[in-house]
Amino acid sequence: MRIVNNLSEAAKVSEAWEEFLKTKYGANKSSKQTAAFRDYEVAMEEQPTVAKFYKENHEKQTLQHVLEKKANYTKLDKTRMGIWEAMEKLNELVDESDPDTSLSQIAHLLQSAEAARRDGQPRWMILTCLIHDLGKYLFFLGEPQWTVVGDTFPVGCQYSDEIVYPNYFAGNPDIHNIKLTTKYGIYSPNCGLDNVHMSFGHDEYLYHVCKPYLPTQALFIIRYHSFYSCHTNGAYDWLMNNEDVEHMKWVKTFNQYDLYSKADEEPNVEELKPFYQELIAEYFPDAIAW
Ligand SMILES: O[C@H]1[C@H](O)[C@@H](O)[C@H](O)[C@@H](O)[C@H]1O
Ligand SMILES: [Fe+2]
Ligand SMILES: [Fe+2]
Repeated sequence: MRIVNNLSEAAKVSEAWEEFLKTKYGANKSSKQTAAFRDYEVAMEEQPTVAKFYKENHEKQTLQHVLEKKANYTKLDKTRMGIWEAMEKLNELVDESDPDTSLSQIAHLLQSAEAARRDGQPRWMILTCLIHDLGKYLFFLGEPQWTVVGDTFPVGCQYSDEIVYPNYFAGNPDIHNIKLTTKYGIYSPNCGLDNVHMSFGHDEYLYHVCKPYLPTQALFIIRYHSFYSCHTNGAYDWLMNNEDVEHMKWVKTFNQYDLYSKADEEPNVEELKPFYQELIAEYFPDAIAW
């Protein structure tokens, strides 16, 4: 992978990303519809559990925490199970960080996949939608929600105001370490997201679980789909290299299905099962390491 070091290159990467953000994604959604999702101000009033979740998340996701969790969960020595089995487990999980759905996670996965399928997306994208949140299995391995779900952000450098509820970072001990609070912190401009430690959760975990089986774009989507401050609000563009900028476009496409399908009808799991089991079998063996 090429790392962009010189500053004029860095500026170009930044411009390309800005340019891209300006292009209209989801033109088929009216602004009224899109504004109804991810409204964390309304959530503050009406769903206090969401803000409570982010307070704990922002206070506890230190660099040290991230390094420890990564060391443990990248070992993939916890269990062996199939993709559909993991989906069924998530039937019992409702995500506390999400103001837009109170359905179980298996319903959310099928809604996302069905939205991509209706849109005529390639099979790898439909599959990515189907499995993207399976890293929430961490919850069943005993991890609390604050290090499983929610938006992710880089640790080890200045927090962006584009992250939801940025004020809660005031309670994170990392802010007292000068090395971790400058704009670039422990990173260098355009070092590439692969060299960045993101707050630990379902994205990073599932990325490692799926690494042997999926194409690059699918893995990138899985790993950064919760990095909203970057893919939706344009923050942290200085961390990306040219490749990341290109790949982020896939995340934007994916995001339409992940986010807006939450308003769709609840899917019929049994009816959809044969189609998706066949799709899963195209990429995954019966059981994989978690
Ligand atoms: O609350 C949601 C949920 O936890 C999603 O799985 C995650 O990808 C989003 O970033 C977050 O906003
Ligand atoms: Fe997610
Ligand atoms: Fe999701």
